Amino acid sequence: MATCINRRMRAFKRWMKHQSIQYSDALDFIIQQQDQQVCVKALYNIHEGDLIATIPKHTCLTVKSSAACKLIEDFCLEGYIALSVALMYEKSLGQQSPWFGYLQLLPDRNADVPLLWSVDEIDELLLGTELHKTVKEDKALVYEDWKACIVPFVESAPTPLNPDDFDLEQYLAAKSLISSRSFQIDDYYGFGMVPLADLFNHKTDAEDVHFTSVSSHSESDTDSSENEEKQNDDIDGDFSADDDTSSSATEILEMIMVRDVEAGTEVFNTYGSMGNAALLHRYGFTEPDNPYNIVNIDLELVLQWSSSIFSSRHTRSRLSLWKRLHFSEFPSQQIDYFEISSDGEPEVELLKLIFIILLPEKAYNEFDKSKATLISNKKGIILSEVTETNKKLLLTESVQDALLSLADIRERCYGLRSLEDDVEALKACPVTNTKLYHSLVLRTSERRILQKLRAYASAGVHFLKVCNGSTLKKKLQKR
Ligand SMILES: C[S@@+](CC[C@H](N)C(=O)[O-])C[C@H]1O[C@@H](n2cnc3c(N)ncnc32)[C@H](O)[C@@H]1O
Repeated sequence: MATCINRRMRAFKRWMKHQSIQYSDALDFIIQQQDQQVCVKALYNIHEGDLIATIPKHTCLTVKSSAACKLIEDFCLEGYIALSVALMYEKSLGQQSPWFGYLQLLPDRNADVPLLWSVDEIDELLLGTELHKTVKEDKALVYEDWKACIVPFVESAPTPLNPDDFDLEQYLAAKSLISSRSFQIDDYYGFGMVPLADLFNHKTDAEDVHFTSVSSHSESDTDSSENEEKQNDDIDGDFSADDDTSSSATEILEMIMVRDVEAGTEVFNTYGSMGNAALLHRYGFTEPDNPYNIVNIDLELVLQWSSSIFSSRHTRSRLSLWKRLHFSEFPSQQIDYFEISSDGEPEVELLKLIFIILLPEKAYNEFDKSKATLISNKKGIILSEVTETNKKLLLTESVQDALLSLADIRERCYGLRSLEDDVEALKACPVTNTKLYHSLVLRTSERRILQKLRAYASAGVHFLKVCNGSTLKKKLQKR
């Protein structure tokens, strides 16, 4: 098996040479024995600013560059569906495809992407996580897209296509590869598969290399500030768009080091600033201690909690008051869930909703009668002036209790296993058991955020005591 992938890697290198894809001889493409995954390592020291690879844009597998371009455009396919068809088409050509040397190195599919998991695996491994509902919806949508777009495309193609090359399995496989290996290239090519660039693994906020899109005819015109802007555009792993949107054989993608890397260490790219749910969803892996993790509390859960204490009439009227206030500030922003950040901070809108639900009847009625956009209670809080920075003002004792209850309700979504059970299971799980391992990392990272939410709520009460006591007293004494 190892010999086979080594042979495929050699064929890929020959293909790159033939395509004028150039790379530094400091790069070593390592095939990991345990999972046959490729990673890129430095053979010797590489320095910040070094140009380590150039990739002509036409060598990227995109809708525009594929032989199926006209068919796809005539059939008005767009986005992911269009690129999936281009990929399935090129695969179906076998050795006749100009990308054969590239495609033969790729795995058939990325089986770690949850879209490819069975429904039982999704229900068991993702229960309660941010991905559970999303992935189930994805699965249904993919089937609908395939039936509504791919099947008629194959049936109506002027030159006969083999339906087996475009069946549901092939479509799912193509989708998993595109989701985990495609990049935005530019306005002309759109997004597509970028050979060589897609061999680099991801590291959050600690990448070693950046991609830049350049046109050789505009290179000398580009001043340093533009270059800086391009680099910034590239931080999220996308190739920056060129000014020139026409296709040109001289257009290339460059990979430039943004930090020194010592010989023997891996060279990382970044796919963007994403939490573990987004990483697992799109790429099929997670990272320990990812600072972009979040957990959401659905509006539905907040209403459930409210209805367990108050009448449904009370819940409905408070919800509509919160909505009125919210839409007066953000007319087009629909909220279906509230984000809890990685350090356990709830977004201000959640605190406002809880605060309004808990508002004593008198304060609520006064507000409603006046139809004003401001609201005050005996502490003199003006709701429309509460923002992310001063949101702790809303942490009354009852709001704190509500947050603790909501953390418990959200926690129950994970089923019977406790966080401690998950932590133990994770310790015992080998990384090579990828689905279980990454789902456990996701579960534990989300549940730790709920723990922090509880700590935040309790610290909020301390904050209020300080405000109402010593700090406030000091302020009054100063007057
Ligand atoms: C663009 S490819 C990177 C090259 C890939 N390792 C290969 O064998 O071709 C993206 C895939 O690599 C893997 N990957 C990338 N970064 C990773 C990381 N930090 N941890 C685990 N797997 C990673 C995931 O399977 C992901 O879907």
